Amino acid sequence: MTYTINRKFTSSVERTPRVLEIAEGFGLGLSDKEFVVYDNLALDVRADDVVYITGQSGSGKSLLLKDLSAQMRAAGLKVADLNEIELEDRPVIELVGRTTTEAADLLAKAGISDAWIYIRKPSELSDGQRYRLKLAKVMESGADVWIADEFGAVLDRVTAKVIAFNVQKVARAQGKTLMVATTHTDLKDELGPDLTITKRFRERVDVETK
Ligand SMILES: Nc1ncnc2c1ncn2[C@@H]1O[C@H](COP(=O)(O)OP(=O)(O)OP(=O)(O)O)[C@@H](O)[C@H]1O
Repeated sequence: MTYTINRKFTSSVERTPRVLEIAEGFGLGLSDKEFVVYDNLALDVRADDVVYITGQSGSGKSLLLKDLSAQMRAAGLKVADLNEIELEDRPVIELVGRTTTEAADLLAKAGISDAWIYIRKPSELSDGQRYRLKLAKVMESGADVWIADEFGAVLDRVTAKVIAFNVQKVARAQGKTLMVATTHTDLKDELGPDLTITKRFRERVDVETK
């Protein structure tokens, strides 16, 4: 399916005394300016694609992910957003899968294979451990599309790579669309993306297909 992304903002500045001082000092005009982030970007995303969105902070990765997921939801697809997963405060092993074995299998795919973590509750875990638990929940969500903004941001890079490799494998095996956004550009080998979107400044964007 082809999605078309358009996004621009009109920035109007609140003219406080300090703002006026800065504007005068640096010679900035204060008339309303249009700021284009996406100008008719057409993206073809298929059901089992892995989409890797990178770019510097503020370049527009989150906006792209948001617009894509909104359009996908509007098209009737079920979207699971890792950052929206809420965790019940019960032992980790109770939170995924229908059986203990299934739970351990899902957790292992998400990078948790420590029995000590299985018996703890989310409130007792580190951010990185909670992140991996949320990933396990996404993988069992049954959603058509899995999205993760700031993918792996709370993980060390070695773990982020292992997780990236595992999640793309599960997504592809299940025929799901996986879309991740991050400033890190080191996950290409692990994700093997069908679509790599590198957002640059203004409306500039590079799209590379496999
Ligand atoms: N509501 C808004 N009004 C005006 N500008 C906005 C608004 N939302 C986002 N922007 C601008 O759009 C640009 C892209 O924002 P976005 O959150 O997509 O960046 P990002 O690439 O995800 O950054 P980061 O890696 O820091 O999360 C930014 O420069 C931001 O200032």
